[in-house]
Amino acid sequence: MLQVYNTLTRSIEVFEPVTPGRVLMYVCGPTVYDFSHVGHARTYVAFDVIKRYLRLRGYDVVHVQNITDIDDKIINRAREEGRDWREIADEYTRDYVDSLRKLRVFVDVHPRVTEHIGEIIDFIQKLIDKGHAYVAPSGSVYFDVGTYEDYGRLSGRLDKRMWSQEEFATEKKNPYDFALWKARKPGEPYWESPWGPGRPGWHIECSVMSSRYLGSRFDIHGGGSDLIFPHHENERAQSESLFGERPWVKYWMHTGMLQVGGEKMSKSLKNIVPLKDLFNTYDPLAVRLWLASAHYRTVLSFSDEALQQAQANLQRLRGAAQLVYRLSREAEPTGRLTDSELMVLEEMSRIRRDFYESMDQDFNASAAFASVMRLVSLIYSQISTNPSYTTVLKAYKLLEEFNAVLGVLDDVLHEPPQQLVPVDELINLLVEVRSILRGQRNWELSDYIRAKLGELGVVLMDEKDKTRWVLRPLRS
Ligand SMILES: Nc1ncnc2c1ncn2[C@@H]1O[C@H](COP(=O)(O)OP(=O)(O)OP(=O)(O)O)[C@@H](O)[C@H]1O
Ligand SMILES: [Zn+2]
Repeated sequence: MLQVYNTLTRSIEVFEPVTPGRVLMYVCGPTVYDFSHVGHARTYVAFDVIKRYLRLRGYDVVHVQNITDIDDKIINRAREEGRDWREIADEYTRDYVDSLRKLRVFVDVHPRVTEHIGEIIDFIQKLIDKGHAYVAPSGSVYFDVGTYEDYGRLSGRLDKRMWSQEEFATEKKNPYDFALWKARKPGEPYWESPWGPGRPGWHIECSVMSSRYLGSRFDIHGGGSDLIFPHHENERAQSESLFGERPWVKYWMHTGMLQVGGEKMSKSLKNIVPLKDLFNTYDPLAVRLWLASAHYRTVLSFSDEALQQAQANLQRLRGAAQLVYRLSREAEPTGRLTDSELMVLEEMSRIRRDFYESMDQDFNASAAFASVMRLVSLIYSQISTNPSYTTVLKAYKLLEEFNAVLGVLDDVLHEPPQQLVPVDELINLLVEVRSILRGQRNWELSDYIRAKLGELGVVLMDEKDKTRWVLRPLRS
């Protein structure tokens, strides 16, 4: 029985999605004004692990993770660098998507705020119509927190004095009301709206985009625990006020922060380790394994030791998987299993059961990983030293199951894909075309072919009347 910790109720609950067999999950993604960092990866990998485990358990999961591509911080960065805000957002969106791919986090929908402005305006208008929001003299629109009686429950801030918001405008009815729409300021990007030109506030986007892709009621809303207040509190107030359905979100799930030197790693605190730099030192799969083998709610400390340990674990795990893969292709069935084979099979069943029990207990990936490493030890100590068809196949099957969650063995456990075209012959053809070009004294194009092939690791050697080629290993 799968159980999850719900931030809203502060308790472990039995997991029962709104629609049996289907899990709809929304995770708050980045504001793209700087490079994606290890702190982000902590949250993205944690929810990827949760999603993968739910899929392993047979649920059909939809995972939406937004991109905030318009915000004060983006505008400020653009101003500082004298660049267009769109250019900043695009640059860091590419970095984010690239980092996710390297971490093997595959999100189903990546909605961007600027592509949902129409829906945001509609949502705000409906809140105004229902009396939950008001238009201020400047043309900004605010959510009237006093109209939502459950405000503060998610973050445990039941006292009004704990509700201060980042908007300090004097035109608000109450200091804790927050902006849904920000009236245009000179030099800032804007969109037309019924209340005049302006742009969306931060919180509204997630209510709007989650409902567009997941409907007005869904199962898991995730993000880092830094977002519980005010972001998620505000999202909840807006959505429940509009949809009138409670609960809007069935399970609120939050990751523990990744810290560096005892502080949250964050762009604002300027203590980030960008993933693109970290990947020069550590295999992205080692970074993934480090994060995927931690409980999602714990506070993690960034350190080289932790990553070196993950790198060592990765090597050991991949080594075991390679052994099992190779043995699985050679092992011959026998007519009788020995007692020790039966014991190894028993132990693997226990390991499998423990893995599922750990993950069922609020996705305890740390305990689950201990089971994975038990299997790895068993592979080195018993299965590979005394390979038998049945134990090897069972180990292979188990590694595949574990990898469905860990996601670091995809290439090791499977045949490399068949080449669709014969590469050698393609290279020969290019070399031949280049010889023809050289015969025509078209040095520019023939040098271009040589340079491009060189980038791919194909080195050409011109001899008197022919050109030979060799492969040079690509940069590791
Ligand atoms: N240090 C961290 N540990 C774990 N999760 C984090 C950390 N920093 C950000 N996140 C999470 O990553 C996602 C993207 O966050 P966001 O772009 O707001 O990052 P940020 O670095 O905190 O930015 P800022 O400093 O501008 O607030 C959110 O779900 C957020 O909760
Ligand atoms: Zn959000």
